[in-house]
Amino acid sequence: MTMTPRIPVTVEQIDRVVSKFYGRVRAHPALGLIFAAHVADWPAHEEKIGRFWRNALLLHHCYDGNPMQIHRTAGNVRAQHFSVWLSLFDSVLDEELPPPLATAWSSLAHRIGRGLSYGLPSDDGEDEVPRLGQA
Ligand code: HEM
Repeated sequence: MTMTPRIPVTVEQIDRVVSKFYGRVRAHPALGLIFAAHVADWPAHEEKIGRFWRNALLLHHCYDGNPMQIHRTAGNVRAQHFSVWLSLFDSVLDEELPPPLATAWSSLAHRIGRGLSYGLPSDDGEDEVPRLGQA
């Protein structure tokens, strides 16, 4: 049974966005270093992220990882990295896709990013989760 896509991009468009985006990530002074500490096999990483987005956008059941857990245990992923990540991602979407698709995919990415960044540590040493009961 073929599911109606959530956002009607093609698999080729997803692959192009993923490949261009991680090219920018590798070249970025801050994000590049963070990823370099974890990712040695970039084709394998991009293949996995391609499946993550096919799952999210086209509802293909081809990814069952746990990005929340992966980011938490990475040790160097912080809440404030998400705005940088998302602005790089938005520029690639704008370059690669017609505006309605870029806008729709961008808002989904921002929604997912809000969820994933919640509870990650930030550079001031505080967790995003408020510590109740402390002065
Ligand atoms: C909306 C934003 C983001 C999405 C959708 C996303 C998604 C993902 C996914 C699906 C994975 C693969 C998890 C797995 O192995 O199954 C991953 C891995 C990773 N992400 Fe993100 N991510 C986002 C933001 C970020 C940010 C802001 C950083 C830090 C700069 C980051 C750093 C990493 C790293 C280093 C890995 C590789 C971990 C490893 O393989 O050991 N991600 N991400």
